[in-house]
Amino acid sequence: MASPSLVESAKLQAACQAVDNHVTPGVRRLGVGSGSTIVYAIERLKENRNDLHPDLVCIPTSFQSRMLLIEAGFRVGDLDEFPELDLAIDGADEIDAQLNAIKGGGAAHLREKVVAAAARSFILIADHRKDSKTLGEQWKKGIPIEVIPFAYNTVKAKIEQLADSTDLAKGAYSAPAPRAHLRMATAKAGPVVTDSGNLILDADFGLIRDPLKLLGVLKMLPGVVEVGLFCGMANKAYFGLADGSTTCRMPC
Ligand SMILES: O=C[C@H](O)[C@H](O)[C@H](O)COP(=O)(O)O
Repeated sequence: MASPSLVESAKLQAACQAVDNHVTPGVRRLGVGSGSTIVYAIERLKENRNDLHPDLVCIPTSFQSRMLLIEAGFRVGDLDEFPELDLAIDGADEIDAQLNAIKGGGAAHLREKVVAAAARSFILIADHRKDSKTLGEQWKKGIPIEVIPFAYNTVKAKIEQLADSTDLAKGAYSAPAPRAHLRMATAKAGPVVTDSGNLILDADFGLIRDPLKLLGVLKMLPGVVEVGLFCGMANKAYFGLADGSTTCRMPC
C-alpha cells in the first residue's frame, strides 16, 4: 500500500497539472468539486491567480468547497446566475478505462453531477489508487446513492431485491446479492445528512461491468435523488503517480 505522504503528493501533482493545463485565462465560469484532492486544486488556483481571468467566478459543489474558495479570496457564484460553465474540475473515488467514475465518498455527488453537467468540459483529478479498468476493482465502499429520508428504507429493500426480481440490471454488475447500508456520521449520532438534506445509501454491487445500465436502474427507484455513477461525463482524467509524475487519460 502507498504511504500517506506519497498519496497526498500524487493528489497534489494531479491537481496542479489539471489546473495549469485547463484553467487558462479564457475560463470565466469554473465549477469546483469537493473532497481532499480538490483542496490542492484550489491552492493551485490561488498560486496561479495572476494568470486567471480577472472576472473568474467559481461555482462550488458543496459547503466545503464554497468555504475553501471564499477563504482563498475567489468570487463564488451559483447556477441560478451562471447556468453554463466553461469547465468543472473534481476528484473521484474510482475511474474506469472509459472515464466513468464513482463519486460521492464525501456525499457531495448530487451537486457535483449538476455542476459537471453544466460545464462544457469536465476534468477529473485523482491519485493512482483510483485508476482501474472496471469500477469496483478499487473502491470497495459501494456506490453512493442519495435518497430522500422518507424513502431510504424502501430504496434499500429494492436494491437488495434487485437480484431476485426480473433484474433489469442483469449483467451490469457481479455481486450475486447486492447489499446497501445507510451511511452513518462519525462525529455526530445518526446518519450522514447531505448538503441538500438527504441521506446516503452505499450499495455494494461488486464489479460494475455496465455502469450506465446500473445507473439507469437505480435512478428509476422512487426516492433516489442521484447516484454516484458519472457515466460518459469526463473529458479527461489526471492521475498522480507514486513516482511523482502525472499521467493523463481521455476516454478510450
Ligand atoms: O463526495 C465527494 C466527492 O465525490 C469527491 O470528489 C470524491 O469522494 C473524491 O474525494 P477525494 O479527493 O477526497 O478522494
